Amino acid sequence: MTQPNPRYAGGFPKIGIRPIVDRRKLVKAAIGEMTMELAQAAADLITGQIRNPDGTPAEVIVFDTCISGMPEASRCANEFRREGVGVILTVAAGWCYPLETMETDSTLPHAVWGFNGTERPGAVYLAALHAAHNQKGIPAFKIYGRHIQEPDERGIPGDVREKLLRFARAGFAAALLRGKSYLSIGTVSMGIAGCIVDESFYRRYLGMKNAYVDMTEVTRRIEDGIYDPEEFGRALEWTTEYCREGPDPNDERERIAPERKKENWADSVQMALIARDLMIGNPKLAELGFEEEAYGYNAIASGFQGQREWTDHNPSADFLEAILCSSFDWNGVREPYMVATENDNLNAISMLLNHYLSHTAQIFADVRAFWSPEAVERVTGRRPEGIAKQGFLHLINSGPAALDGTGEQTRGGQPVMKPHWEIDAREVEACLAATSWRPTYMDQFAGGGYSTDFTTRGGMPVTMSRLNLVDGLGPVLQLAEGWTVELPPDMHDALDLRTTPTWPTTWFVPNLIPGDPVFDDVYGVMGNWGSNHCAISYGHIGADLITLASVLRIPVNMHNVDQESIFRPSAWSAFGTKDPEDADYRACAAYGPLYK
Ligand SMILES: C[C@H](O)[C@@H](O)[C@@H](O)C(=O)CO
Ligand SMILES: [Mn+2]
Repeated sequence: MTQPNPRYAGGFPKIGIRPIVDRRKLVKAAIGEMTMELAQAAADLITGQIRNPDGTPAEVIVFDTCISGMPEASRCANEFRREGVGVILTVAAGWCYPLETMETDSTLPHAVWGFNGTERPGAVYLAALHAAHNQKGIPAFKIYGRHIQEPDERGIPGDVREKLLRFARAGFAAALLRGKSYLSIGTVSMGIAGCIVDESFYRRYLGMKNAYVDMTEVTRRIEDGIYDPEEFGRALEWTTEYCREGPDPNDERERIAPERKKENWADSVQMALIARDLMIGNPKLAELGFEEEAYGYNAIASGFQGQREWTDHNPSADFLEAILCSSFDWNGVREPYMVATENDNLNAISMLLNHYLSHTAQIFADVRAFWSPEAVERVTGRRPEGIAKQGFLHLINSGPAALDGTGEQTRGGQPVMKPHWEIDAREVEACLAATSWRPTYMDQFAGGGYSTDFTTRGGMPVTMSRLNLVDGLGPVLQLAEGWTVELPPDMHDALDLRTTPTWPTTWFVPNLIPGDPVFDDVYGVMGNWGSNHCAISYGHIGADLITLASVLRIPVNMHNVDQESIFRPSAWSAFGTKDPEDADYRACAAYGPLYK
């Protein structure tokens, strides 16, 4: 089912592994082979667990010899650079010469695993190497197994495995960002500050570039037929079959005439093709004589302004946003795109960071309301029960809530959102069947178009996140792990119908932490959310997000992840161990952006 996608023309970064051993002849003879075997064991683990965005296994390179000093360290660095290595792991089982063997490219996420076997001073080397990294301002992740292992052991203990994979997922996500673009289609929407593109943030923290296209380019491409007509025909047929038009919420006199609705569907499909082509290019356009338009902008995330200059006159981009953000379309199952409505680029990046860690599609939503139990009782006559008994958040926005967010994919009978390579045709149809495409409200989207109306199934572990820019501080990341909930139908209707019920709703309950300044109360999450938007990923990925944020030198201002799961570079503990949050801020400030 998975279709090859032109968006991967540039290939993917690789993960490089550096075996390190003492060059003294007898020591090298004693543990050189063991070190290579440990490096290979780490490579096998990572290859089996870390995927490229297209679902293929990430490529891991083990340097062909043990690094014992500066010549091999330099040869390894040169080879890894040639191979496009974006993340490195150093493996050692004994002492070596930190200043001679260390990798000094501070832009490469780097972890060091010191085998904990006291026959050789592997842990001593690990500590000395970290001292060198910290003295030189090159933070690295330190992996040291809790329990002593026997020298003939090659298995990777559970605690080492967890840290190796957490580091690999986060480092690889950072590497996937590097050199790619964010594409703004249009400019600021409805006065939302999240639409302002801060190029310095993109270049210095993410290693990304920024591209801009006016929305009139979409009009030009529609009017001049600059899209693949064969694909358009298939897409429109698929859309007609699977995207079921729901009841028009407008008063009779305000409704768009049926023939114009038909045109709106065609426009909506063309907009989706064009937005995708603008993001990643399309070789078919060159075949059709549109060589320049075939290029695209190498964009791994984009935003469409929509409101109001487009939506007051043209069909809204809800279809474009919802279908591209989903893990499937008329071409079958494929990696979801990260497309923000209202051109909120900070939310697009929040979606992207989530996606590169979870590989699932994302739900873009307004953080619309906190419903206290008291308010629910006042409005519906009864209080919420179960995990919603202390209240819940209403997450809802027209547009880029992926249809995966219906929760119609299942694993072991439970609702989930899967990486696209696990989704089957039946699940695609179930997500589509659970979605009603409702004509837009004329008071907000006078140009027409179709919003997705669905309610996320309860019982899914999810993480809501948001990257904010704060003047005087810079980027900060916040997140809340929790669960989707389903409300009794009458309670759902009473609360949903007050809002914009033709939009996709997710009821969310954050995991609470009694006594926590924020997570003691659901209201605290709403009260401390830094923006109108959030990105919701499947899974409790908060610990991975925290590790990724530390790789990018972005402090985390709010989270509900247990302390034991938090994994940051070893240098962070030098900034204080009593208050990890304070240390995080000071370390990020001291090191500054990854790409300076
Ligand atoms: C800006 C939009 O017009 C509003 O409808 C509001 O729902 C938002 O989505 C704001 O983020
Ligand atoms: Mn919004």
